[in-house]
This record gives sequence, structure tokens and C-alpha cells, in this order.
Amino acid sequence: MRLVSTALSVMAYDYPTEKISVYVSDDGGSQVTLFACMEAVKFASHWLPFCSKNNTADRSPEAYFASNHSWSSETEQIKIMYENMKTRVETVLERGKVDEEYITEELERRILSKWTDGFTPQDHPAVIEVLLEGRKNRDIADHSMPNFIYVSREKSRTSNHNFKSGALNVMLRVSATMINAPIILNIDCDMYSNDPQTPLRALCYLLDPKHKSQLAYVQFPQMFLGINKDDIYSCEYKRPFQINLMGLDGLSGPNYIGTGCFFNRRAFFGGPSTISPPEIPQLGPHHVVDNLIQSRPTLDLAHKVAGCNYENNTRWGSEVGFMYGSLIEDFYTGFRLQCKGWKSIFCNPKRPAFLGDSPISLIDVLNQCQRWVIGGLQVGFCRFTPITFGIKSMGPFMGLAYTHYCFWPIWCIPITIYAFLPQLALLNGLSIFPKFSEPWFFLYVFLFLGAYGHDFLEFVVEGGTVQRWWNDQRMWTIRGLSCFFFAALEYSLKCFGISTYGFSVTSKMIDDEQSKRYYQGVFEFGVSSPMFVPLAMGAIINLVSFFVGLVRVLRGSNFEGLLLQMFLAGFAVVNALPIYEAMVLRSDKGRMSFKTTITSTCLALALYALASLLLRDRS
Ligand SMILES: O=c1ccn([C@@H]2O[C@H](COP(=O)(O)OP(=O)(O)O[C@H]3O[C@H](CO)[C@@H](O)[C@H](O)[C@H]3O)[C@@H](O)[C@H]2O)c(=O)[nH]1
Ligand SMILES: [Mn+2]
Repeated sequence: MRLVSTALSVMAYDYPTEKISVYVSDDGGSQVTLFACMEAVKFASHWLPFCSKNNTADRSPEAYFASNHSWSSETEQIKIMYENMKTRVETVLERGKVDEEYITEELERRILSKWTDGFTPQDHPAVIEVLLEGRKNRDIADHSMPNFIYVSREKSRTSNHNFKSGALNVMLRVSATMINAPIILNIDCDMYSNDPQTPLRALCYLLDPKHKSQLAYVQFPQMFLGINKDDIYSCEYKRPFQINLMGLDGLSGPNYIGTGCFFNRRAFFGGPSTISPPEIPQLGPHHVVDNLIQSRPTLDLAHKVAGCNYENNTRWGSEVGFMYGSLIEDFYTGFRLQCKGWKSIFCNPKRPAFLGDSPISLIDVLNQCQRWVIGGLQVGFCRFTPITFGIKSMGPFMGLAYTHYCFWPIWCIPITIYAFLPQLALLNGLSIFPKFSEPWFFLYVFLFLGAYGHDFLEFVVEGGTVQRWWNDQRMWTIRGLSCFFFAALEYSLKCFGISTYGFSVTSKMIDDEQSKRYYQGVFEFGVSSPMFVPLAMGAIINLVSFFVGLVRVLRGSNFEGLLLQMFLAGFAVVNALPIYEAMVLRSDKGRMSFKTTITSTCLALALYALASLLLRDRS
């Protein structure tokens, strides 16, 4: 249903309907998605006139009916219609296929018959269906409607699909064969448009004669609905999705963040002054389409360019279109565009232009972050690495900004050291920081307060709350210990050819219990995963060392020398409270699994034994 909302919210933009074309990319090739699209276009013929007549602010029906909208019999009627559609889509989703009773038209039957027995998500022909044609289809108030095209690219087990950038390149080509509109909005299916004026805002920049010839894209921030009050997993990503983009806007412009972004089609074909034409002229950014979108030649060409082997021996993904080679295709594509001399603009209106979903269980958050970090490393170590190529092409500031993202996981080194080393030393009574009476002591205090103070100020000045900041700094350590570390490990294994990785789509499905716990602000561990092991180990070692240190201090030994280590362990213990709770106090399904608890306890003991061997003699 999120897809239906997404599609309807952009179909209902305050913009001449006949100039809008919506393309849905269904990478999994699912009958259910197609069915949802068919239902969405039927509902659209009522929804679009309803929105324009009442000039509603929420154009996603889900958001509209959840808000306190004005009541009228018309509203009531359309709500019933919406609920009916929802039930139909949800039943089909549950059954996993479209049953006879849901097929009302011959056309639908013909389209759905393409799902033959051999049709699987990994192996199927291209399916491209024009579900609405603006020229022909009219809404109930007799206004024209947008074009609506369902696209599922061809898949086969033997060819490389390049994940999301592969899907986006198919969209670029299919849309070129149909309309070839010069401006493209790219939006993820887990995000809807929250403001019908958004295209006009973007067009102000894209059509501005001062910027036009250099402007590749207008990026809106990524904002999320459904994050719990204190954002326990720090999923808002205030820095990468809001604060940093503002800063980059003062240089050559924000990086591209994958969704909520209006592109100039021309930017996918070479630099601002040198055009790099695609292999067939029909796909070029200046080509004028003269066939109708449902005509045989158009559909034939569309199917051809959506084929698995179409890209063989072309420059798609290396010079043309969205770039391949990184799990964060957005970051890499934006980077390459900016290296070619394209500029971008950050547009951050008061009313969020787009609102999306974010993962709400810890393992999903960590997996998503791990994917991003691997993607960053892929860019950091590629031929076009920002450290050299980037700095050369974009100047030191932009180059370093991109470099900083690529080498994000370096944080795992200091974080891991600070999580274990001082504590293991404390356990062995070894002091590693300066004494309270020494001047160097204050350098440590200054650095700690300086770094945390700066971090805090930046966060709160941008509208964050104190609790959210606290959770943000906790998640920073958690990421450092788990996904940064595992990402670096996985990347290295891949470099030595030991493993491969894929784009694991961020999970959006959760059960009721789980979501209840999330909204109560309770951490979700549940599954047993190696990701949690270093976290639990850190939690155990810090707790034990804090108490052992306390005992030593109470016995009067070396208080001055152990003060900083005690403080560090105490600070970690406060941060790790949810972990202790999950290990011993909780009994719900989201508690730390027994296996993880045992494994981490054993490993913590082993680490302690090893450290004692190495450190004991020195104390
Ligand atoms: O093989 C694939 C994998 C993903 N997608 C689409 O990519 C989008 C983003 O996937 P999602 O699982 O929602 O990823 P997130 O971690 O939420 O995405 C963030 O990070 C991605 C880069 O890893 C960006 O592309 C996204 O825009 C950004 O929101 C979705 O619409 C998917 O349908 C594909 O089309 N084909
Ligand atoms: Mn997403």
C-alpha cells in the first residue's frame, strides 16, 4: 500500500496532469505489485479530481485519511473506495497471487497471463504495461490523467543486474522511448510526496537561466515518518540527510541521496559542455519522440531496452546513466556527476517535500548501515577515488567531503580500542592515561568535552532534542563496534575473493509486537547475529571492569591513575544499559538471544585471559 500512496501522491501533483508520467519499477517482477498499480490507477480517477477540487495538502490517501481532514459525504465516499481498494490489495498480497475474482477486465487478464509457471523474480521476460495513457484516459471530472507505466525489467540468472542502478538505467531508457521528458523525479517506493507544490519548487532551479546549463539535480532532504519519539536507533540520520547537505550546498552542491531528487535528464549523458551520446539516438536527451506511447514501435523498443543483455558493450553504468560498482549507487552517481562539472542544489522547504519509512529493528538498521559502508569503501578504493580523482576534479573541499563518507568505517578502529583497551588495562590495575595531577590529564578532558560538546551543539541547533542526541551518540558507538567493523571485514574478504555481497533491501515488514516495542523505545535484538557479539562483549567487559576498578579504588589503590579509565567504563556502562536489560532482564521476543549472550560471554572471558597474559607483567 505504500507503493500505492507513493504513486498517487506524485500523480496528484499541482502540475499540468498531461505532462506527468509515472513509471513504477518492479525489480522483483511481482503480480501483486502490478495488481496494486492497476488498483491505484482506477482509484486515481476519483482521487485526482477530489484533491484538486478540495485543494488538499496531503495527496497520499494514506496520509490524508490519517490526518484530521474535513468531513463531507464526498470525503466519506472516497474513503470507502480507498478502504475497499486497500482490502483488495492486502488480500491479494496475503494470497501472493491474483485470483479470478479480482480480475474485472479482459485487459487485466491478458496482462496477468504473462506470469506463467516459469516466471520467477530472478528469471522472467521484461513486462512493460501502459496502465494509463494521458491522451486517452480521463478522470471522473473529465480531466486528462497522467501516463502510468509499469516496468519490470528482464531478469535472468546468468546476467548481472547491478541492483538499483541497473533498475534505474532501465527506467531512464524506457522513459526515453515513451516521452523522453527532460526532468526526472526519482523517488523510492518507501517514500511519498508530502507537498503537491514540490515540482514547482524544483523547476524554479532547474529552469533558472543562471543555473540551468550546469545543474544536474535538485536534492530534497530525506525525512522519515514513524520514527519513535527519541529515535533510539538514530535513524533520522540528521547529518548525512540534512545538515551536511546544507554545508555542501555552499560548495558545488549536495551529494545525491537516492530518493527525493529531481534530475536534469541531460546530466546522464556526459558533462555540462560535452555530450556523451547513448548507443542509439532514440535514447539521447534531446530526441523528440514522435510515436504514441502505446504504439507498436514504441513498445517494441521499450522492451528491447529493458532486456538483460541490452547493456552489453555499451557505456551504461560506466559513462552514461546511473553508475555501477557501488552498493551506494546514489553516492557514487552524484559524485561522478559532480566530478564532470555538474552542480546540484539542496532544496529544504519548511513542509517536508517527501516522507519515508525507516527500519525499526536494530538488526535492519545495522544491515542497512553495513551496506552503505561497503558501498562507500567500494567508491573509496575505485579508480575514481575521491582522495585523488575527486580532489583533482572538484577541489579539496568537495573532494574531502566525499572522502570522509568513503572512509567512514575507519571510526571502528578508535571506537573498538576505546571500548576494550582501557577497560582491560583497568581490570589488570594498569593505568594508561595521565594522572589527575598531571597537565596532560586536562588535554584528555578537553578533547572529550570538546568533541562531545561540538557534536551536541550541532545536533541541537538543527532542532534535535537532548534525548535524540544521546541516542545518536550511543548508536555511533554501536555502529562503530558492529556494522563498521563487519563491513570492513566483508569488504576485505571480497577483495581477496572469499565472498560476494548483494543489495539486501531494507526490511519494511514488522510484526505488531515488534512495532509496539519499538514505539515504547525498547531495543530489538531478537535474532542471533554476529553483529551483536562485539556489542555484548563490550557491555560485559565495561561493566566488570567498572566494578573491579571501583573495588580497587575503594581499597585505596591508585585512584588518580585509574580515574579516566573508570570514567570511560562508567560512561560505556550507562550507554550499554539497554544491552544488559536485553541480556538478563527481558523475556520478550526482542531480548538478546541466549546463543549471542553465551558466545559473547565466552569471548569476553577469552579476551580477558589474553589481555591478562599480555598486561599483567607490566603493572
Ligand atoms: O536490486 C535492487 C535493490 C533495490 N532497489 C530499490 O532501491 C530502493 C531503495 O532500497 P531500500 O531497501 O529502501 O534501501 P534504503 O537503505 O532504505 O535506501 C537508501 O540507500 C540506498 C543506497 O544503498 C539508496 O538507493 C536509497 O535511495 C536510500 O534511501 C527501493 O525502492 C528498492 O525497490 C531496486 O530497485 N533493485
Ligand atoms: Mn528505503
